[in-house]
Amino acid sequence: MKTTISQVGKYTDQEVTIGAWIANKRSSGKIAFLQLRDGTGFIQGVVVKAEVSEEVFATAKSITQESSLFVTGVVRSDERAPSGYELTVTGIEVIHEAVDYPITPKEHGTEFLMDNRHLWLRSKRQHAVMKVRNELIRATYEFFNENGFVKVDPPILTGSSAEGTTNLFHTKYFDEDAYLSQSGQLYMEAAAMALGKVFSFGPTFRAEKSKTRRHLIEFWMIEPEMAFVDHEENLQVQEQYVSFMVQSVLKNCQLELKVLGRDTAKLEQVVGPFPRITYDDAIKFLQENGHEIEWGEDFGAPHETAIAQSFDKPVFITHYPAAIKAFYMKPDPNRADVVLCADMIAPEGYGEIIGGSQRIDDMELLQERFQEHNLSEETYKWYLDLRRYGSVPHSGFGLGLERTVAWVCGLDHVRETIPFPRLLNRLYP
Ligand SMILES: NC(=O)C[C@H]([NH3+])C(=O)NS(=O)(=O)OC[C@H]1O[C@@H](n2cnc3c(N)ncnc32)[C@H](O)[C@@H]1O
Ligand SMILES: [Mg+2]
Repeated sequence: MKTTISQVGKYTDQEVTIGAWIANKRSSGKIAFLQLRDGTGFIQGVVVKAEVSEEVFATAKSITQESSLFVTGVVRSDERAPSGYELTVTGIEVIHEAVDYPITPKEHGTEFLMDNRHLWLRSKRQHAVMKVRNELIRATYEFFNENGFVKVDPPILTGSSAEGTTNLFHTKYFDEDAYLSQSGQLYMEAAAMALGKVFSFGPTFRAEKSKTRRHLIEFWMIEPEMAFVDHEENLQVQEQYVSFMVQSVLKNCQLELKVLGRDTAKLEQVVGPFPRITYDDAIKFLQENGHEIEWGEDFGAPHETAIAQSFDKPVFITHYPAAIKAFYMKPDPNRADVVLCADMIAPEGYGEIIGGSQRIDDMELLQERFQEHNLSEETYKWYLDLRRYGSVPHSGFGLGLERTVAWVCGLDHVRETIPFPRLLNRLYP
């Protein structure tokens, strides 16, 4: 019976054949232990010299790390095994011998691992991270489909910028100048006027010369947009979504969280509602706790970490000064110098995972903003049309997938959260 490691539980005490690679192995004169992986999971294959042919035992002793093989054996229940099963090997057919596989089972430096990211992905730890990433994506689609949102795909090649013109990736579109998308938001606003509640999920690009553990050059963002939804309702959708994702990972990725050594008690706290603190109160809190910061300044990572330390779940920081936020954000009707926005700050020092706001829905005010931000009305004529023809209050947000993966997995750096990270000075592999 041919099967996969994730399915062996269906064949307890039966002989199966699995296509696999050797992740690691150890042996003595009488027994060999093969750590097998096949992409769906990991299982130990036990080769007992007295129970197999000389050829099979000789192969088990000599086979090298990351060689590929078909392994046949009897599935045994074993509560000591992480997967709950072990394989008593009866046959081995080598497919391809891997000679001098570079990532040997010892500590390796970060740059070495990054240069070998195409192989490092095979490790148990990276496998666990990619499975959690997958679950966050799966839960995203479940949450938004269950809540009446329509998936809409904004363009990657675009002629406009949503998040300022200082970190655009320029490219040519035949004879025209174009940019790689920083955010699909503006297009999602157009989609929301057509479909009510929409969400996107795709790559976005920021030519930021930031070499930090939170910044990627190419990262994936989920960008919901909702017509007839105001600032507070926007926050409620965000906390429901993030809570749903985290609880889905707790439900479906216990094995992976164990591999990562993640303290799941901290994730169990992540249920709505989330606390809210205004920018004003956050500034007061920071000043009272020794931080040199003045009203009007943006928060850096240390500030976000200090604020989040007062909470055991994500916290919204709301109502930032208009002057340090994007042109499209709607001013607070009661205070023109702050806007109806919020950043969601993850606990445990993981920082901002969501940026969102209610959008300006007034034509004249948006035109004023274009003037203030030196944005060409011609380029954004289509965006202004959304305020010209049946404008409505609307809100949305962008969740950074990789920063969310880092937080949920408890990882120090976003480089482990994406299959092939694009960082400052890293375009290989
Ligand atoms: N539809 C919207 O309202 C989204 C809005 N236009 C937007 O792009 N907001 S954001 O710039 O805060 O980015 C949103 C999130 O995108 C993530 N982000 C933002 N920049 C990065 C970089 N460089 N690397 C990794 N992740 C990043 C981070 O979690 C931010 O909170
Ligand atoms: Mg932001």
